[in-house]
Amino acid sequence: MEILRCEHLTKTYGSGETIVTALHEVNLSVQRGEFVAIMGPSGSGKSTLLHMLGGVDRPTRGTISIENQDISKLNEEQLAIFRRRKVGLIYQFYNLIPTLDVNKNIRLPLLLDGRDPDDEQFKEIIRTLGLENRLKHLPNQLSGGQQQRVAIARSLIYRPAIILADEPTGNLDKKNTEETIELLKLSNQKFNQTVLLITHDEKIALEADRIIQIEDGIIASDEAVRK
Ligand SMILES: Nc1ncnc2c1ncn2[C@@H]1O[C@H](COP(=O)(O)OP(=O)(O)OP(=O)(O)O)[C@@H](O)[C@H]1O
Repeated sequence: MEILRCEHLTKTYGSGETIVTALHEVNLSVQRGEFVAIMGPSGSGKSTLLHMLGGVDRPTRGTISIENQDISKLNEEQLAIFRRRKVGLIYQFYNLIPTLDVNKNIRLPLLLDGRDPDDEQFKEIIRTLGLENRLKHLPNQLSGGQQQRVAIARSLIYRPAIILADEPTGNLDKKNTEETIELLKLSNQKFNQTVLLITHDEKIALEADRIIQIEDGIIASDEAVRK
């Protein structure tokens, strides 16, 4: 089942002589449960693509549908709700709230929505991510790898349609990098979670089902990974 489709997706920044075309007429379709790696040189448009798909920024032209909802037509308020419910954004820096403990950080997206997490689901995610003994800790009492696991848990808790991860291991050592990628793979396999992951690391990209290469704002190649 198709979970994401974008057509003629174009993003320009600036105007006149300083105009930059970050994405040019990108067409893309992703099926539910796919794990897609996005690679490409610095400045090729990878983060711009993720920001458009996550409703963080708006395209200049083109359409984006997530679960058959055309997000280019949403107003600001609808877009904020879309971001909160449908996408899980994971960045290199974990963006946790420093004054809230792990438990509250993970529950925050649901609390903002006036919802409570399903107890069983919460426990399963905490167990899977190995955070049982860290729930009362503040983010600054955790290692980088643990903080990234909290950020992943915070995304998984509301079962987003898509996890969008922008170099989530860029700030981690080898061991924590491997663990974080394993956890994203596990959430992909265990919860059929669709994941789009930007990485510069070919070894990480080869863990995905499919690798998309972006160059100069276009999709230069899009290939399945042979396992
Ligand atoms: N807010 C902005 N204003 C103007 N230009 C921008 C803005 N954001 C990105 N760009 C430009 O758009 C192009 C694509 O940037 P983008 O951040 O998407 O690249 P990237 O592939 O993610 O790069 P990196 O691997 O270095 O993170 C670049 O030329 C960049 O300078």
